[in-house]
Amino acid sequence: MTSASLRTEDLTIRFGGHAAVNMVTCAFKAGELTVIVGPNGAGKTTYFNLISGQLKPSSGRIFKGDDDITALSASARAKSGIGRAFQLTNLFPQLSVLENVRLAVQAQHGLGPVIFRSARSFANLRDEAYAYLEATRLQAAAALPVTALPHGDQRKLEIALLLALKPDIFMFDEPTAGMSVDEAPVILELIEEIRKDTGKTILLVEHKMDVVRSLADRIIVLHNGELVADGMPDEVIALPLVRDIYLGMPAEDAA
Ligand SMILES: Nc1ncnc2c1ncn2[C@@H]1O[C@H](COP(=O)(O)OP(=O)(O)OP(=O)(O)O)[C@@H](O)[C@H]1O
Repeated sequence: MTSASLRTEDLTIRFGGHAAVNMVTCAFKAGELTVIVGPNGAGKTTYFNLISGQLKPSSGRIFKGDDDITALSASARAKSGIGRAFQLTNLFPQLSVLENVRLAVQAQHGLGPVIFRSARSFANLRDEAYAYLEATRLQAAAALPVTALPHGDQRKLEIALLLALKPDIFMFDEPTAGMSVDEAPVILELIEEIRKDTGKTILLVEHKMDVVRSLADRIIVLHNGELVADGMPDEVIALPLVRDIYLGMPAEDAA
């Protein structure tokens, strides 16, 4: 069997008596973009929190490649290459957008916040950081303090910081939520770019069916914490169960 880049085995978490994620066994391959869908409260975000290490499972295991990472902290998982959009609470609010990304690049290169650093290496770090701002179309905001960013730009910054981590597994939780119709395509194109790299694995939680259709190589469906469908987009979208689940969605999103 080819080794999956990420795998969960009987993954379960209970809050009180309620299993928010229930015995989810699923493997994700490099080069594949999997969209995770399901109605509100299905367990999608909780599944992400278990994979990225924000939550510890009640039972079950998580593997990255052949390594059991179930016991690793969230930061150890990030270092191992599991990248989830940074929480903006980790930022330095008084510093500019560019400086924040530069610090993330510096950390990724294994350089601490050292005061004395050659001008040349500093310029290299800044250039790399600026490239991530270009990729997310945030150049115009480079000099602004992060606290001054409107919501859409904050979401882009989360993704610029994720790029700085250079993960091999990318996790996006509704990356275009709250973005304007002008802003969302930039992020979707960027995800397309990442997907072209066959070494990368992408997991995407998404509600918008047009986005799901255009990006997914594969769709998995969570419902009441359980994995209820897994397959090619057309097959999964056609399943009566999935149509039932999505009946409550806005008309333009329904399959
Ligand atoms: N920390 C927690 N304590 C108690 N219950 C929780 C906790 N986190 C999640 N839950 C519950 O677990 C279930 C799954 O929630 P989750 O947020 O993962 O769903 P979701 O599929 O991401 O939904 P949405 O699409 O609305 O974001 C819900 O019933 C939720 O109330």
